[in-house]
Amino acid sequence: MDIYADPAYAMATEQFRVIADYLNLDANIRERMLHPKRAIAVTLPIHRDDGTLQTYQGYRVQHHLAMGPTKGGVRFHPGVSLGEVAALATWMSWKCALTGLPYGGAKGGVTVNPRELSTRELESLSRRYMQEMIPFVGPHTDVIGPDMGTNEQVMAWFMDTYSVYKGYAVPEIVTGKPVSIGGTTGRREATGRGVVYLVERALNVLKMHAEKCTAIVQGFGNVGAVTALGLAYKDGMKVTGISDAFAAFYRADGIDVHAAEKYANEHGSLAGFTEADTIDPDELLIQPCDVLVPAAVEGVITEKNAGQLRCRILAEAANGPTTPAADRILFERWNEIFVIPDILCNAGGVIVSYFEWVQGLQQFFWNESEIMDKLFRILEQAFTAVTKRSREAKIPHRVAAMAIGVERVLAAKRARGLFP
Ligand SMILES: NC(=O)C1=CN([C@@H]2O[C@H](COP(=O)(O)OP(=O)(O)OC[C@H]3O[C@@H](n4cnc5c(N)ncnc54)[C@H](O)[C@@H]3O)[C@@H](O)[C@H]2O)C=CC1
Ligand SMILES: O=C(O)CCC(=O)C(=O)O
Repeated sequence: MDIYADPAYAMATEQFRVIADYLNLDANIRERMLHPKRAIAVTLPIHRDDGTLQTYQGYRVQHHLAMGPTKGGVRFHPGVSLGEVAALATWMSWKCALTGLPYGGAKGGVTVNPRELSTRELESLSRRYMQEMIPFVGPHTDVIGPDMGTNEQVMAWFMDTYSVYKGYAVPEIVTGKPVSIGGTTGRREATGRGVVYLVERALNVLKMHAEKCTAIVQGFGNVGAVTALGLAYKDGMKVTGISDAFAAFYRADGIDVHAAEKYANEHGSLAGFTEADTIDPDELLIQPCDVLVPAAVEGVITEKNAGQLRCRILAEAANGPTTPAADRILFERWNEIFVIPDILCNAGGVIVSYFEWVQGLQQFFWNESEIMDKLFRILEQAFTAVTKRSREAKIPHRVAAMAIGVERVLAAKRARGLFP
């Protein structure tokens, strides 16, 4: 489908083809399962601080509506395109189904570098995005959440804009919002904590000990920083590499991750951090380590570097970090590299978003230990299901994870009479 032409959508399509072949799906079913139900493209005009009018392009893609509302984050990034958003929405569908959440996948995005906007401009853009989406979203149709480049403040502006339109507070329209307006404890940290939990499970399977391990984390935002902190201070791992969009660092005897976090918070990025050596970002990914965590953008593990990775565990915290060509190389290296596929690895975020939505709908809130307990229970079930299927069917973890997700969506569509 040309409207989605984009490298990320090509990845989502190829990954689905592999699963559809494995599940022996009929050609008509393949078409209907893969292509998104709905795609919304909007133009977002805002007044810049200098008085000029600037327009941005915004998107929301709702992948399928068979199991309940759609769910997924909104990304603010200069690389956002309709095709990328469609790929991210598709991955959300398999992720929600794998973890048993009653959602189809969705994703939104605005093609913008949020760092180039003042706070007032960012607020105008966020509010305008939500205004344009009002006819298409709702607590029972499509529930918005955070993704790269958006945060609790943006979610609060979304919630306020929707609520002002309705005439009453509607916290359950978005997740990842501040606790003061109906957000849940633990959502900000949920994705990273989930990654740490799953790395611990993989170490356990491999009979490795965290305190003897090293880790490299690409991306130092919400997901990357929380993951690096957890691996270092909860598990006692030596974090030897970190990076963001501006700089990459390596230090064989371990980086002080707290100092890096403090530096990034004060300076807006890791650029200029002096407590480790700078390294070429591409080189960072192929340094020896026990755990490699891509936690930034799509397509960073490629045909070029997949054969050179020197990690024992690849924990895909980002969405779509591994291209299908790289996947084929990793399949051959399956006994060298334990892959925790993205739809499992980063599912902690949407799981706690689901808890936030449920709490909002019932106006009854849980404490942090209840949230974390429930989160780890769901992750445990998903991890066990994926590794069991992989072991029994002798298929890679990604194929097992996606197959479980695709089968559940298919079963829902069949039960509703959408397929023979
Ligand atoms: N925020 C969430 O709850 C969830 C996020 N994810 C995924 O995790 C990834 C990261 O998202 P967040 O941490 O929320 O975003 P964020 O906006 O908080 O941080 C992104 C980080 O990645 C860095 N980055 C961007 N391009 C990079 C590059 N080419 N090389 C190295 N670093 C780069 C940025 O400088 C920043 O440090 C994305 O793939 C996102 O879709 C997945 C599930 C949930
Ligand atoms: O919490 C949410 O709804 C967003 C999660 C998300 O965008 C993701 O898992 O990629």
